Amino acid sequence: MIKAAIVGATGYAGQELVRLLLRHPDVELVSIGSRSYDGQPMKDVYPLYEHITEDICKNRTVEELSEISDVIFLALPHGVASQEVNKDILDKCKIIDLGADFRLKDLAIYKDWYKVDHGAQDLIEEAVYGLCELHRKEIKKARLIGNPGCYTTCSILSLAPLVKNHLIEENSIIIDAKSGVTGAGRNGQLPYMFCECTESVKPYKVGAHRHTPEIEQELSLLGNEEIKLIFTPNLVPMNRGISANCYATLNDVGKQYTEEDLTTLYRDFYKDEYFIRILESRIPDTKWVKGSNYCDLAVKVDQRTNRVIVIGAIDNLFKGAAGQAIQNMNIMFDLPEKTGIDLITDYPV
Ligand SMILES: NC(=O)C1=CN([C@@H]2O[C@H](COP(=O)(O)OP(=O)(O)OC[C@H]3O[C@@H](n4cnc5c(N)ncnc54)[C@H](OP(=O)(O)O)[C@@H]3O)[C@@H](O)[C@H]2O)C=CC1
Ligand SMILES: CC(=O)N[C@@H](CCC(=O)OP(=O)(O)O)C(=O)O
Repeated sequence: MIKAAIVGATGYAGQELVRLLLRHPDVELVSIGSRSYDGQPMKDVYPLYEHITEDICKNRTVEELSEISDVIFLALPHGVASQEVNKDILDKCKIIDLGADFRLKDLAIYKDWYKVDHGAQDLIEEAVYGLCELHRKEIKKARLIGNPGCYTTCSILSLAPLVKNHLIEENSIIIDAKSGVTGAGRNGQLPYMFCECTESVKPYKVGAHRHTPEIEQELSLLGNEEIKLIFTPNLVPMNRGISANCYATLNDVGKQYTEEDLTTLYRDFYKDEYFIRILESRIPDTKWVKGSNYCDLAVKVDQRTNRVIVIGAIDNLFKGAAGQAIQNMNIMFDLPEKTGIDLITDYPV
């Protein structure tokens, strides 16, 4: 059994990890980490664990956990993980960080967008960007994973086949994405309270969201050219889900592809990917990926404007956080990739 620990286990992403890891057939959950609920049973924090686990939340350091764990999941606010992880710890166990500290390869970009100092600069090169469908080979050998952001997972998977095949004008990408409110975490801030965010769709951090450089980094790597894009996030009054509408101008090569050709190209690109579903007769809808690790994608061509529109949908807490983190763990420990995360959505919910 793989001994797994979670730090930040009572936040939304951490709780999703607890829920999934308790049912993972190859995992023993050795620590449910929390500072604010230290000493309290997890079932008192989240009553869904009544009769499921008697485990008590404990405030343990990453250093302490590295002595008893094969893998530690960090579900902490950005800036915290890099203060906790070091080379000695990585000699003892693997780390999967759900936050942003180990995603960006350029320290200046990290500082610029996150406004904090990075506490483990010597680990940035070693860290692997854990987007499983694109970095599986490196993930297999990795000791430290920067698990991708929720908006970024959906956006990169939506655009990767076009960028890799050089079918669009590289600086024409516009992503308009929507997130459920759990994307903001369980921190009780005013804008995320029911009366503040219900009955409204709210664009925020327009032209300034920190997932922009993460998407640019990965698409630039994939296309082997520098890509700059526009990313606009929107808060929508639902619990879970990311929907990304991605627009780009087809270049001279791309223009020769019909919608059918592009759908076939997407099918080929993701042909071995269990968790990617390319849709033909409908448009992805967050409802059908909720509570699952699936990413649904559809490609449309607007011939009048010569633009391609790719629509993606994922569950922010599942494929966008905990599910993908476990997918990474499965790859790192040579387990079948879907172990413990092969769920389909509840319906109706
Ligand atoms: N929510 C989402 O959809 C997604 C989240 N992520 C990332 O995952 C991480 C966790 O997000 P999420 O679960 O939403 O956030 P939450 O705010 O819900 O949870 C974060 C948890 O971290 C702990 N924590 C807070 N501050 C500190 C600190 N200074 N030191 C140690 N522990 C701290 C808290 O628990 P306690 O105080 O009890 O220890 C808290 O419950 C973030 O980096 C987020 O960006 C990534 C993708 C999607
Ligand atoms: C709705 C909402 O507020 N979403 C969060 C997404 C944060 C998140 O998940 O952060 P990382 O993916 O970078 O870890 C935001 O826009 O800041």
